[in-house]
Amino acid sequence: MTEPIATADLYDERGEELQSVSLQFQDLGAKTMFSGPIRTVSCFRDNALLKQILSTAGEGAVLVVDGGGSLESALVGDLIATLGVDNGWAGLIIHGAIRDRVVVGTLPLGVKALGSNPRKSGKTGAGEADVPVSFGGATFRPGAMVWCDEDGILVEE
Ligand SMILES: O=C([O-])CC(=O)C(=O)O
Repeated sequence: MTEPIATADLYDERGEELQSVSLQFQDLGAKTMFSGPIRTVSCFRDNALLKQILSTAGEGAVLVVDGGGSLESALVGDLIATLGVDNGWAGLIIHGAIRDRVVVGTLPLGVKALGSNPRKSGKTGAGEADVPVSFGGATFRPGAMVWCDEDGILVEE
């Protein structure tokens, strides 16, 4: 585990050595300051793969889900987010939408997402895991560190 540090303080220490995400995510979990090594999923309106990954031990990692920015359906709801809590994930960064935001807001998990939509996503398992994904001007590589708080998201190159 790394020491909790505010992203603004971390930026002051390390500056442009870190990538800073310009997209304005919402903080939808009860934990707003979270960090850890990156795991990734790339999927489009289908959440079976990310559900499968959150069912395995997270060991403090942050799952970065590139849903292509789609707000047409939710990639995570309270049940999937609870899997993340129960299996030791530090948090989720969803380039897409969630649902059940009232319950998700009570869970001890970092959850950054673009917004919410009550519509479910598909369950075919389409997508890729542990590949580099890019959005908001940053590239998230599996194994690199990410730091999140209310100010934003900093990512190791
Ligand atoms: O099953 C889904 O697609 C998402 C959901 O509602 C949950 O995680 O509770």
